[in-house]
Amino acid sequence: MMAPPAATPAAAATATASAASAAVLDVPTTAPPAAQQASHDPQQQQPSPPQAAQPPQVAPQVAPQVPPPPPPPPMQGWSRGRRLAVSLAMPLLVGYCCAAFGVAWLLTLTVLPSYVLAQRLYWACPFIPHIWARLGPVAGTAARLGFEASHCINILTRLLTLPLRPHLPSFYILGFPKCGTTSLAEHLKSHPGLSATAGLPYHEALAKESHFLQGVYGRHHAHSRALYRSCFPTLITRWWHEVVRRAPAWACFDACPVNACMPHTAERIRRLTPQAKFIIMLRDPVPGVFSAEIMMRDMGVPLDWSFMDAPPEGGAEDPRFTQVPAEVAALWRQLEALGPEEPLPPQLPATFYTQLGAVLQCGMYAELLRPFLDRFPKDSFLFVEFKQFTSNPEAVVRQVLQHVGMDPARYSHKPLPPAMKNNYGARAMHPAVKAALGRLYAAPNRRLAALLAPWGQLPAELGWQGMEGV
Ligand SMILES: Nc1ncnc2c1ncn2[C@@H]1O[C@H](COP(=O)(O)OS(=O)(=O)O)[C@@H](OP(=O)(O)O)[C@H]1O
Repeated sequence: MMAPPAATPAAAATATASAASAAVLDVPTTAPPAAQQASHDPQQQQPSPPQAAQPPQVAPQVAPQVPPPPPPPPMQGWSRGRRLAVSLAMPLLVGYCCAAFGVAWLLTLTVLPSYVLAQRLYWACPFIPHIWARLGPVAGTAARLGFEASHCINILTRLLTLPLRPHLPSFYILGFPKCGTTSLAEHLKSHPGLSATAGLPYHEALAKESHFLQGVYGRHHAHSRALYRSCFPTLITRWWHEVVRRAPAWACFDACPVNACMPHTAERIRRLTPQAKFIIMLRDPVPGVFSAEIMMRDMGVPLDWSFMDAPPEGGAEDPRFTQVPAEVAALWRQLEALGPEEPLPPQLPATFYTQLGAVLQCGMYAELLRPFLDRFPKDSFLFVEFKQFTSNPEAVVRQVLQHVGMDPARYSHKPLPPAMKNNYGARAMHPAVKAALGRLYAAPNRRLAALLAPWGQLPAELGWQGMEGV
């Protein structure tokens, strides 16, 4: 355990950090620029419904596997003077972080903060306790206690070092779940100018996904700019990348794909980061929802039905495959109407993470994307199709880097370990269920093709139900 250093250097470090934060804050806090405001004009967004009614042959001009990259937007790094100032302050900043880490340890030993923070985490991510249950009473309890303690140290350290964390994300891997977002984030993290969230390093998901807008800091705080800043790396990380690794600029990103699925996130992201860019990964929803079921089952989430089971007599008419359940649809309407600073509905995560009906809702891409497309300029978005990504990940990563203003020349591609892929074993979707879900998604897929036609970024042969020839 580290002893906290004397108060004077820590206070000096705080003051230095605050000054440095104010000086280097790249995060836009002002109103969006004129072009962006123009894009918020509802009149400009009106073409969408008529497009949705058009047949999907609106985008035959789209063909290349990887579309030509747009010109990179400028990504500014620290000036020479700021690099020098932060470098000189580095011993104080590191000392301050060590002190904060020590204090976080001591507070965690009192157990109460650990308990409170764990309750919030389990509320926002209710699938995690199922993992302990699967491990059995002894290993499960040990894993739980270790996880809760380290979660508490992690969150308290983040909060105690808030003055060193002036950054908000420059871009989001916004969605969708099970579309390759973790692989893309892993590739991007290897670029010397990029970091994801400052999460628990041993927990793959939370080191990439903030889950902030899903209430990981509590359902009443899922909009706070200061708390969101705490999810991202410190000035020390930026200094490491820009000065030690000699990246010309540095940026961080949030790769929480659940954001795309929940309608309240669009307005909150606009308020927090109005100039953000977005990477939106898309996959045929039928294999996508099955991938989600496998993940839930492998974590031990109890599900009351399965895409693997034969549907009962007259399966094609089974309401589970023809519509999103009423409870889930009602929750989505509630999220759509939620004010940008209102607390999240109490039933949100439990409904979202434990029901296959909610998984089905996440495949309704067109409806889920509309709040984002309505709020951000057209050139904010880059769409990546799953097969396009998995067949040539290096080309897609370079295209993403270009889109977010990072130098692709500084990226060196390394294939990821096979462990990034689900192990299905003998498990497969029942053919009748697969056919029923294909029918469920055919019309939403056509709406997606029409909605995204102006971007011209979907490849020619998707092979999704309803998107033939798009
Ligand atoms: N390179 C590559 N090649 C082939 N398949 C790949 C690759 N990278 C990710 N994947 C597949 O993407 C699925 C996981 O997507 P996500 O990381 O977005 O999932 S999550 O929402 O973050 O849990 C998961 O799909 P399934 O295997 O169908 O479950 C991964 O196998």
